[in-house]
Amino acid sequence: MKELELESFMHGLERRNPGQPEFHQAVREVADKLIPFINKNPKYLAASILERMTEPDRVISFRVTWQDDEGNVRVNRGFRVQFNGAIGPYKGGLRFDKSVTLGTLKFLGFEQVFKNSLTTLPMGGAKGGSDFNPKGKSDNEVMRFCQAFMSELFRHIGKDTDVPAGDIGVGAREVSYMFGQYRRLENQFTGVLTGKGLAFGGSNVRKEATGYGSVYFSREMLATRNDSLKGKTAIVSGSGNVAQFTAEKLIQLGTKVLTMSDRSGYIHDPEGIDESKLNFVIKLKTESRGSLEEYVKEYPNATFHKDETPWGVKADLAYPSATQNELDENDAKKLIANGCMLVCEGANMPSTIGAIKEFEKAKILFGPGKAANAGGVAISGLEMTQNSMRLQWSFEEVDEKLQMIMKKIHDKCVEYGQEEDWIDYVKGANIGGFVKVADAMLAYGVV
Ligand SMILES: NC(=O)C1=CN([C@@H]2O[C@H](COP(=O)(O)OP(=O)(O)OC[C@H]3O[C@@H](n4cnc5c(N)ncnc54)[C@H](O)[C@@H]3O)[C@@H](O)[C@H]2O)C=CC1
Ligand SMILES: O=C(O)CCC(=O)C(=O)O
Repeated sequence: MKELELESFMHGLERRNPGQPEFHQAVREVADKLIPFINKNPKYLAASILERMTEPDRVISFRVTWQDDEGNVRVNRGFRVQFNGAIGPYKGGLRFDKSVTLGTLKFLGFEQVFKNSLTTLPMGGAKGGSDFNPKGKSDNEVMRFCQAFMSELFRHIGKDTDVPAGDIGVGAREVSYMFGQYRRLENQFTGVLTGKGLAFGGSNVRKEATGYGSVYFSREMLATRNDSLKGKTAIVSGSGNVAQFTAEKLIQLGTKVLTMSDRSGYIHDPEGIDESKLNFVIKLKTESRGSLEEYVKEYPNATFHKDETPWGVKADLAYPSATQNELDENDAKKLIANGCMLVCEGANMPSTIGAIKEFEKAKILFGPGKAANAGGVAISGLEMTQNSMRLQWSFEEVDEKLQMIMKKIHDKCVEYGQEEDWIDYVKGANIGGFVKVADAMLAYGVV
């Protein structure tokens, strides 16, 4: 049987998916670690599992027509990429951002398949969204867009088929508008979206889960070197949902958070962002939706660095939690030169392949997003469970389950990623996520 070879596999994938560089990057990162494993396990090779897993089950593309406050008719493009449903209903967020293309959502859907498998819960992988830009839109415009988006999406989703949630540009407000529209169209109150409000089927801890989970994962990584979070300094990027609750948990566990960022630049607060300063950021981002520059007007000992990223700040730990490819090879070199011992990805694919190679060379602790940020979708899975049972667990109960799940994900990464003198978490997460999905596909035969 002919073995797989990375470059020729990638050549075929790039030829079949032109103009989708983020998708190529996500597949390359996985294939690099998986191909040697597949070549040693001919059952996967013979069934062309990697070729099948890199082709989405289904891609849905649709027009979204809505009216702005001036009465102009506006048109956006909506997508849902149902990537792989072998181990459960499709599950994954929706992104509303002007940068969204089919290639972005294919990279995110592909990552989601491995991530959801790692959670140990029965969820397939999907992602969706639109090139709609929520920036500067009124509440009413966002509502009309969400209703128009759901007016097509509703026919492709369902509690046992596909369960979307939030991502960049889609938070509690947008999920609520979409859930309201789904309920109106289908006349059904079911767990068809997660991240819902607590009053209408949401789960405790879903809002916090990605950020908290990322910190819990980093705690497990540090424990492998008999170390802990207490007394450390940290760089956090982003100031949205994931960054906010990464910072909150770090503060609670005794880490000094030095930075946060947004598209306009980053803030550096050498005294540390404490709970009350963080509450200022949360209000700024979720209510007035303003720029982080406002922070330095309120706290003048901090500095604002326009159009810059925070990776040059000296710190023990780094939590990239904004967006893909926000941390490149040069940034990685700066972090390492400054003595950074751990990088934990709250965002999806925030580190370029060049940056990951630097982390691997330096053998620092590096937690890839598909493992480290899986806490969000894990609690979404538990929201689905609670919806099916028609009950709601307490904050403490869900938080305890989240900690357990993050520990299990860490264990899985160690199982497949343990090398002689370090843990290759990228390899561990890729193989650990792959095996369950691949075995299910083998069991189904040729489908
Ligand atoms: N919300 C969730 O539960 C999960 C989110 N993620 C990932 O975490 C990351 C952040 O997502 P959320 O916090 O949910 O979104 P959000 O919309 O709440 O926040 C996004 C943050 O990233 C910043 N940002 C976005 N694009 C940027 C760019 N091009 N350059 C610089 N900064 C940029 C924004 O200013 C904002 O601070 C994304 O990569 C997302 O895919 C991963 C797992 C779950
Ligand atoms: O909660 C979910 O279903 C999706 C979370 C998500 O989009 C992600 O893990 O990237």
